[in-house]
Amino acid sequence: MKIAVCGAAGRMGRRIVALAHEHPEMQIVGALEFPKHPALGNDAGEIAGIGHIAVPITSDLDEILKKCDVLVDFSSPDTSLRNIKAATESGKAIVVGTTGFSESQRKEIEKIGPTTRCLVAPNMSVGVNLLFNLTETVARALGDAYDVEIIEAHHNLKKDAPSGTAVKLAQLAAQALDRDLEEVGVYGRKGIVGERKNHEIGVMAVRGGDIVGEHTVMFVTGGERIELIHRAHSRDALAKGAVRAALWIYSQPPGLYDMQDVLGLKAGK
Ligand SMILES: NC(=O)C1=CN([C@@H]2O[C@H](COP(=O)(O)OP(=O)(O)OC[C@H]3O[C@@H](n4cnc5c(N)ncnc54)[C@H](O)[C@@H]3O)[C@@H](O)[C@H]2O)C=CC1
Ligand SMILES: O=C(O)C1=N[C@H](C(=O)O)C[C@H](O)C1
Repeated sequence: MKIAVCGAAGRMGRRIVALAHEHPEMQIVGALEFPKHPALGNDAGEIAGIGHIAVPITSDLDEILKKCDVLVDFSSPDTSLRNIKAATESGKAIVVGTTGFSESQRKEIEKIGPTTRCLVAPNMSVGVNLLFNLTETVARALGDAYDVEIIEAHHNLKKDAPSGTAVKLAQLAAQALDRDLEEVGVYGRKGIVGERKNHEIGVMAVRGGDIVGEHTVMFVTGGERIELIHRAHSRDALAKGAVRAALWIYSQPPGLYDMQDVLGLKAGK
């Protein structure tokens, strides 16, 4: 299977290049960066720290799409949306890990995504995808008697907040509790905010140093609390998921998928 990586010089892109290169069923045929990126023209393997692989980094999306079976994209929301449109037009499959989409971008993805083989997931790790299910289950079991608070922590170079994973955790808790996240979501607190309202779902973002990615879902009541915690020890937990998703989506019919489909974790499956 021939893959290309968009954001190839980025933190995730470099690990995906390295893991895909090792994979016996994969061949890297393209590496994309934005025009004027300092790594343009350099070898993607050299940039990933795995030595020369004869794949120069380019900004020519059309050329890349001609060569690859699946485009794996960890870049920025605008770029990923553009790439989903281009993959659709060229009939290629696409795996998107980018987070931070606006509501209107998300709606556009929901419209265009199903017309090609498109997988979009805010977190590609097995552990977090299980955490998604656990959060739904625990929220449903505990109901309104427990306050739900979500805390995420990431490195100081992350651009979006809260993390895509935290947003999804909050959506799943809200759904399980029959609440509208638009109404009950509270993102950080400051000043005289008053007592916590019963139905609030709090989402807090911590940024610092080189934290790869940590998510805690707290269910708190008088006298006790449950905490569901996931900590990514390295980006490879996430990059491995992206490589797995690329292999999986190649043989699927057109549709908009997420990582739960790949892992067989969708409810009822
Ligand atoms: N779904 C998941 O499991 C994960 C998702 N992410 C998300 O993936 C995205 C990237 O994360 P990182 O790799 O940490 O960021 P990064 O900033 O290290 O890498 C992004 C790369 O995309 C490149 N890029 C930006 N615009 C581009 C364009 N028009 N064409 C080609 N390349 C372009 C940048 O130059 C950069 O090299 C973020 O949205 C992050 O939240 C990060 C880790 C895991
Ligand atoms: O930017 C990151 O690094 C990460 N982003 C994802 C998110 O926003 O949920 C996933 C992971 O936690 C790392």
